[in-house]
Amino acid sequence: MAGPRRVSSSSAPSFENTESGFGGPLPPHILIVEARYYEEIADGLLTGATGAIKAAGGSFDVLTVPGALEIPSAIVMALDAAVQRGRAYDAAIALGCVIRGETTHYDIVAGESSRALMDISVQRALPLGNGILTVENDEQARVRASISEMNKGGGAADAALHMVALKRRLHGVEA
Ligand SMILES: Nc1c(NC[C@H](O)[C@H](O)[C@H](O)CO)[nH]c(=O)[nH]c1=O
Ligand SMILES: CC(=O)[C@@H](O)COP(=O)(O)O
Repeated sequence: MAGPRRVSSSSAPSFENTESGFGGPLPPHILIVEARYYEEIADGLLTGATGAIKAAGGSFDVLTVPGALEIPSAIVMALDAAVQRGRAYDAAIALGCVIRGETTHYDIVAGESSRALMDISVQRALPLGNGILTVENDEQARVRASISEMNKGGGAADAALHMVALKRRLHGVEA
C-alpha cells in the first residue's frame, strides 16, 4: 500500500534561502499552542515543531493549555493579542494528544478541537498546522511524537510553514 506523501523538515521552505523562492527578509513568526495532557508526548511534539521552525529560520512563541479542547480558543486569544501588540503571527501550530478511553469523550475532544482549528484557519485565512495526535493507545502516541520516528510535531510545523510561503506568494509578498 502506498504511504502518505510526507513533507520532511529538509524539504520545507527555508526562509533564509532566497533561491528557493521562499527566502527573503521576513522570517516567519509562529504561534505554538500545546496541550500538555500527556507530558512526555508533549515534549516530543514540541521538540519536533520548534526544530522545524528553527531549521526554516523562523521564530516562535509557545503557550501551554491544559487539554486539546482549550487549544483553539487560546489560539484566537493569542492571535488577537499579538495584533494589538503590533506583531502578528504568520501561522499557528496546535500540539496535543488525545488517546481513546472507555467513553465517548474521545470523540468530543478529538473532533471538536479539530473542527475548531479548521474553522479558525479557514475563517481567518490563517496558516495552521494541526499536530494534535488522535490515537488508540500510548504506543501509537509515542511513535508519532518521537522526532526520530514519525515526528508529527515537525510535520505540523512544516505544513504551517508551507502555508505561510503559499499565502505570501498568493499575496505577492516577497518572503
Ligand atoms: N482526554 C483528553 C483531554 N481531555 C481534556 C479536555 O481537553 C479539556 O481540557 C477538559 O475537558 C476541560 O475543558 N485532553 C487532551 O488533550 N487529551 C486527552 O486525551
Ligand atoms: C480522550 C479522553 O478524553 C479520554 O482520556 C477519556 O477517557 P474515558 O473515556 O475513559 O473517560
